[in-house]
Amino acid sequence: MARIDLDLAHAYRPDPKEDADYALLPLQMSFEDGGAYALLGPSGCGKTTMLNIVSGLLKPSHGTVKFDGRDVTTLTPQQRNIAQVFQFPVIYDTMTVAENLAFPLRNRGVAPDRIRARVGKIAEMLELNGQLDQRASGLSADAKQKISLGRGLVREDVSAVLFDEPLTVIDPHLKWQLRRKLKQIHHELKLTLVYVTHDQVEALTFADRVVVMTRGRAVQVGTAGELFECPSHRFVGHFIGSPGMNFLPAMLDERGGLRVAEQPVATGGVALDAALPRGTPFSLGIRPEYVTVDEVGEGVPALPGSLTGVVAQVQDIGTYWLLTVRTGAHMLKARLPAHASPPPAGATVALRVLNPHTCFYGADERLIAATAGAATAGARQEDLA
Ligand SMILES: Nc1ncnc2c1ncn2[C@@H]1O[C@H](COP(=O)(O)OP(=O)(O)OP(=O)(O)O)[C@@H](O)[C@H]1O
Repeated sequence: MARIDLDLAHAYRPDPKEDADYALLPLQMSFEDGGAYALLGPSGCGKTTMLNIVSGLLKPSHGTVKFDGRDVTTLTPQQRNIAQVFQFPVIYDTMTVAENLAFPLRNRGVAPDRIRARVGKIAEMLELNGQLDQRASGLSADAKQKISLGRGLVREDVSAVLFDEPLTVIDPHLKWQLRRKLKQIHHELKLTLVYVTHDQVEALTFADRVVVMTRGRAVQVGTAGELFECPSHRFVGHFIGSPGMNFLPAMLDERGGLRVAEQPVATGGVALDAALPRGTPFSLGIRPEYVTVDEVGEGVPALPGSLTGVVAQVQDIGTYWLLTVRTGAHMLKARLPAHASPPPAGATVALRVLNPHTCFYGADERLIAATAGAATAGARQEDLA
């Protein structure tokens, strides 16, 4: 297994001049030895480009790729010792399942008893052991893709195993099982894994760390918890979560008075973080899970840390209620637990948007370091309680 360091950019067109000319904007990133990573982002953000640069299928137009400190930029996938699993099964139909799994090992002259043991182990992990002697040609698309996964995982000496949307052809129920299986396999085999997907659930269940990408940029690398709690870029807040983070325009006046969504918001006398600009607009970000909704009567003064809004829609999603609340020209989503009694459409509500989970953003980037933000917000919460 290898640690992989990228210090590069890539443009498919010669002589790139502006950001839009790059499939990957300049980035420095490392995949730790034995880590499980997902590259997550919408179509066209550069995931496959990054994966192909790691594998050696594509040479970056600028910069270097290093495996364990060694420059491998010009080496082929074989020379880099990479295993790859693609969207669609790549197997030999005329061979049995066991022969297919053994193929990468036989190719490298591994001893027969070692091959038997390893094939047995991988087949067991992927629950293919009942089918080892069957010909691959008669199997379902799901089973064939499991064989492809097994072939990617069967060698112990690879630098990394790369997966490009490997569960696309898999039945949705089995998909869920296989994601969990891959995670277990990673814990057991300690391989360096890089997994491309546009599905956040897939990325967050499989990977220890997720690289969130948008428009050729890796905007945050983090655990599921970090991406949820402290999105360092607005895109991460928007892309991760269901629904994504709410963003509202905010501003602090010279005397520290806060306005959010064009309404004054009482901060309960607690100073907001010094990193917030005065007199310049910024955004307040709050996840629907962390908005507290209290029904209020006409003329009741606003609670500290809260905005006033009117419920526009109440949806029963089954495991939670989703409220859409209009506050001035803005819409805000709030998730309430299934056992809550949500206010009806048309009710006037106070929306608490200042709490330990509140984040603040400049144009796109988060304005407060995660720890500083949490500490400040923590103090604020006590004061507001
Ligand atoms: N061979 C190529 N020649 C020119 N442009 C390309 C080529 N391959 C990809 N691109 C462009 O580079 C950008 C990134 O593409 P890439 O395939 O890496 O994105 P992706 O995130 O993997 O998307 P998808 O999920 O649709 O596969 C896109 O704008 C795409 O059109």
